[in-house]
Amino acid sequence: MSLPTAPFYETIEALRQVLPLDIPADVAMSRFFRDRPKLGSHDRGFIAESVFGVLRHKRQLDRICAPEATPKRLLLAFLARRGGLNLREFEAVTNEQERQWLGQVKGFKAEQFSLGETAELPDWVVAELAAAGQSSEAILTLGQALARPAPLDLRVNTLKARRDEVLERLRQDGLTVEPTPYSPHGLRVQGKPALNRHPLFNEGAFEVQDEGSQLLGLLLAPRRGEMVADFCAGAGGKTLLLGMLMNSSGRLYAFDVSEKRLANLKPRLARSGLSNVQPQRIEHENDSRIKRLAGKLDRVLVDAPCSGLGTLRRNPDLKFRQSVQSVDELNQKQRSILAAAARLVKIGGRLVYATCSILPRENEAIVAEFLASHPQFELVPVSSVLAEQKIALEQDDYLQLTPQQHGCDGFFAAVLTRRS
Ligand SMILES: C[S@@+](CC[C@H](N)C(=O)[O-])C[C@H]1O[C@@H](n2cnc3c(N)ncnc32)[C@H](O)[C@@H]1O
Repeated sequence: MSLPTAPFYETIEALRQVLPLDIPADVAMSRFFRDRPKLGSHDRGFIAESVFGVLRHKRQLDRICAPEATPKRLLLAFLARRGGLNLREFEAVTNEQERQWLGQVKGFKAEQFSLGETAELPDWVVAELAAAGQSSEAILTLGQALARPAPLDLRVNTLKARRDEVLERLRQDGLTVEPTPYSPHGLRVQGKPALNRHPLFNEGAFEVQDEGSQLLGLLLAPRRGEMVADFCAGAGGKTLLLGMLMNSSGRLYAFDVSEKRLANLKPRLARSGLSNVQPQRIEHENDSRIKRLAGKLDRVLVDAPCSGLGTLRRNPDLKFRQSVQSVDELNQKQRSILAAAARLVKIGGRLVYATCSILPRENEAIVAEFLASHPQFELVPVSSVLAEQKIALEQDDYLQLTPQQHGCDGFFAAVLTRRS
């Protein structure tokens, strides 16, 4: 069977729009599909999977296609090596010369790749992980796990439904669903079903949220009636979980500098049924509007802006959109936001610093520096917090989640307590 021509050429056009990498790939793809409302779901699936597949394997594909990594050659090489197609299937979309080249592409040996290419990670990331003591084998395993597509994780809103009820209902709808291994509120769905039109979603019985992200919220462990802040709330993935853990009582401030992200929180809040959340846009982390809360909050979560390299399964383009310099800038923000958020915590209160990064300098290094300059705070081993929460997950001082070990995105978190 020959490769269907129309979706093949549409994919090349999609790659032309995505590959400049000047905007996030998912934004570029939404625009691409919006401009082509007549595309059928099968073709849309082929195009999206091929574009994201090229991004996931772009380091190796660039090397194979050098010196001419055009969208067409990248796509051909991806389909030949990853799509399991034989040369005859390319007849309708290639000439004789291209098919000869594809023969060489298929024969390209894995030993010819560098560590960064085999791991599908930028060389600067490999260098940072190696400098932090990770072996080549560990870097390879991590990179390859981050290059695989992610499943769809949901968080059940226990204010509206029980996890087993939602599980049963989704199974009745023909979906393959399992409870997540660590989060007591999570479900893992295979494939990519469009659940945002599901009646249970509209009723607020579940939200889409990676299990790792759920665990970060569980580390903050807010209680009913407390005063809590989600300092970098964004569109509220963790806010909604925290509000649920508080049983919609007390007060939960959702701060963020981005009006747009906070606006995306609004419909989610409406579905969730929570009434304890107060979203507030702030100008920056030292905004005078938050100063009045100094020393008053029981718990503060800092889900810091970061490189996002732990989420490469979902956002493979991020590895080409981040750099040593962008992480330098993020490091400055992370230090400053953590210091500002810490001022809100009362004596005896809890502060959680979290990222979805795999880089030690966005994680342990920020926490170590903070502790050195804030002797009033001390580290609470994550192992003890998990034990209190009855979550059977082995960790040491920090929460360090990786796709290869835990099946979720890469996350980091540290729990701190203010003792004086
Ligand atoms: C990792 S994202 C948060 C994701 C969100 N917590 C969730 O679970 O969906 C980091 C957020 O920090 C916000 N941010 C950046 N600079 C900030 C600042 N100075 N103060 C507060 N939030 C900030 C960004 O707008 C972004 O929404």
